[in-house]
Amino acid sequence: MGTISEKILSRASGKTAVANDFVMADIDYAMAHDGTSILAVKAFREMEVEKVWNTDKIVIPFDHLAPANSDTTASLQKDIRNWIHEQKIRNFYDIGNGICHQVLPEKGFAMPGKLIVGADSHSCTYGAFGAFGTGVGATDMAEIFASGKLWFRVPESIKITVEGNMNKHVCAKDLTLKVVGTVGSDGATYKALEFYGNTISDLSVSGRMTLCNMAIEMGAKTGIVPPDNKTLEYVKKRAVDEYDPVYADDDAIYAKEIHIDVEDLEPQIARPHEVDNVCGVSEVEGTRVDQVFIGTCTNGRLEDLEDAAAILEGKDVAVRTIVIPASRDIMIEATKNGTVEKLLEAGATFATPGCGPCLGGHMGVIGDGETCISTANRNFRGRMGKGGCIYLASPATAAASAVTGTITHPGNV
Ligand SMILES: CC(C)[C@H](C(=O)O)[C@@H](O)C(=O)O
Ligand code: SF4
Repeated sequence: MGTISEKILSRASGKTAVANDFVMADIDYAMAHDGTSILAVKAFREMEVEKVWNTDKIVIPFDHLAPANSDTTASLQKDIRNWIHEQKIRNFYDIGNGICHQVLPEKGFAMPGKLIVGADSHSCTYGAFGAFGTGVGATDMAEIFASGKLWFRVPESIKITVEGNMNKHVCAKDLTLKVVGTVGSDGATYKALEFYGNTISDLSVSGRMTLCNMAIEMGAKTGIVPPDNKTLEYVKKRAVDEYDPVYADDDAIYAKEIHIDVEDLEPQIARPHEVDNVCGVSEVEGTRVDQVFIGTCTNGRLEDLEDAAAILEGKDVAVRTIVIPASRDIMIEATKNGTVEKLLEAGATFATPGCGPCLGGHMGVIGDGETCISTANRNFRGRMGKGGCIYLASPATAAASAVTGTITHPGNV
């Protein structure tokens, strides 16, 4: 008897582990990006360990301030590049490759049954592939760099079942916001979420990534979709390693079970300044926006850009609209299939694949008193620029709002 998390952490620690046990686990893959590797490498150096534990299992994408936004950032990045080179770390993805949480799955590191730890809170995204993906702080990451191990308290799990067929213009992001609004931003603290139900099975791999990406916005340690044929189809072409899918036992014990029906759901939106301040788009329709941002590890994938292009094709944006594909591979696909052209012709501005203005670093930070509708995962006060307001929505709602300059239901343009 076991949940997916109990079974993955049992395998990784070599003993039968149940919720609330403390285990020392072997990490399958460890990720740090340009933002957090600086502190992780500093802590690693202070430990006076000569070599990292494994040069193949550490993955470092540069995505947060990439390309560098200042000479200070450039110097810090130079130091990390040198360290990566000295340590002979094989999996380094420099600027332009894309956001860590997109790059790891694309390059085959996110596999069912694996324990993947990232020095970034949205590392829960890998749960879309049936992995236990979770975020840790930079000093914990230094410990992993040195030993390949980390201790965990095995989380209790919450089973979330989502059922119903979604209406036209309603997508994975709307479902995700509905889940976050229902569970609440502290409703799953240190719990692992397991997602079931026909709506989850119907979601594409990309949609499942959107959902698992926001597990941390409910305080969860991770969010996992049991692997199925869609997962295996995605993973088998890319996997860098052998893997063994893990499923919960029928008698697995859950701390809670939650049912959500999305049959008549309308497009959802999270109002400033809390992720769980969720309502239907119709409640805030007409609110003026200064900027539209389509991208991030939540919604910068090919189908997200295609959803936006389907709305914007043949129209002109009424406000500045920034589009940032989550990875280079996505940008290539979106260029080949005409999506980039449609968005450019509508007046969108493209930037280098990466995090962009998501956390207020560069390439689209908003001004005091400005409002942005964004496809990201966080709308905390000041996240995209001091004093700004952020609404979180789907790519279709963001694109429809770009057409009118006000928050708009995608069915109304
Ligand atoms: C910079 C990094 C530590 C941070 C995170 O961990 O989530 C960022 O990616 C974010 O989304 O706020
Ligand atoms: S896109 Fe945003 S949420 Fe995702 S890793 Fe980058 S800063 Fe964090």
